[in-house]
Amino acid sequence: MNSAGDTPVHERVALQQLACHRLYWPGGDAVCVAEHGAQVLSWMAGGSERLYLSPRAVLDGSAAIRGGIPVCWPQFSDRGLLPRHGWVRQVPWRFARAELGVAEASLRFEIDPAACRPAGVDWPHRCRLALTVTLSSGCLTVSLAIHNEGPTVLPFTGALHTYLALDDANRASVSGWPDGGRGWDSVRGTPCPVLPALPLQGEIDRILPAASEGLRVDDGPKRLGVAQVGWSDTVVWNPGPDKAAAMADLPPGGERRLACVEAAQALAVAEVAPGATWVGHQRLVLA
Ligand SMILES: O=P(O)(O)OC[C@H]1O[C@@H](O)[C@H](O)[C@@H](O)[C@@H]1O
Repeated sequence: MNSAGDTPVHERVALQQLACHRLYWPGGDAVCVAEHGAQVLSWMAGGSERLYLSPRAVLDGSAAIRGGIPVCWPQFSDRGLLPRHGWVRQVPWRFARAELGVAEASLRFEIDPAACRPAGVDWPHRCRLALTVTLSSGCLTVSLAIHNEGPTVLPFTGALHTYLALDDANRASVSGWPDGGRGWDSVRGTPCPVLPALPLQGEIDRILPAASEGLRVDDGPKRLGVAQVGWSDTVVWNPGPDKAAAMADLPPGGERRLACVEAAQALAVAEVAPGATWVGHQRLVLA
């Protein structure tokens, strides 16, 4: 917890070859965000790290970073013709500003996705993205704003692809969905029932409806609340042991230390009208 009276600090730091921004209360909560992908890499709250960052993550700016909170946009996964999970997670964003309040502090990053799209990608849209990362005692909020500056409707899917750090995925679960409803099981490629609680053991890849009352992740005695606004879906992903073993940027057993609980726009394409701004956020709270 942050001591009353202390003011938050913003500093620029380097993590290997990545330019990063650290926001912290002396002796209290802290967040670290890379300019590459505007990706949150670390969130320290209540004395421990709450996000998983793979010890084998590529941290030289040449690839997507395995861990933290990648911003996947303008396409979720392989659900379209654009590069997998879009491209804004693979490029540097512009640091815009830090705001340091007494109880809350934030970092804002911006990008023009058309200007940094990969060669050969046909994407005829003009827009601005802003990612705001807000830290307060025991709480991290990541908010994506998409402003359509073009003359036509801007369609997108995407996700805040949050990697939560777990002590043991085999004993962890995520719960909070109302009973009933249908989701999509991407491992089997079939619809699946939405259960109130989902064990995080083994391979999981599900697109589930956003839970209006929020979700709770239980990891032994550790608990985290996960809420989202704006995004229509929640994706729960863990590669499981076989797929994890084939991933060069995960260490052996890494899949037991993580679970992705993503605020996503996956099944339905969202549309931003010309001149309009879409905003969606995910909030993580110590519970
Ligand atoms: O390896 P990537 O591109 O970061 O994707 C990781 C995973 O991201 C999840 O969001 C998808 O549901 C999975 O299907 C995918 O495997």
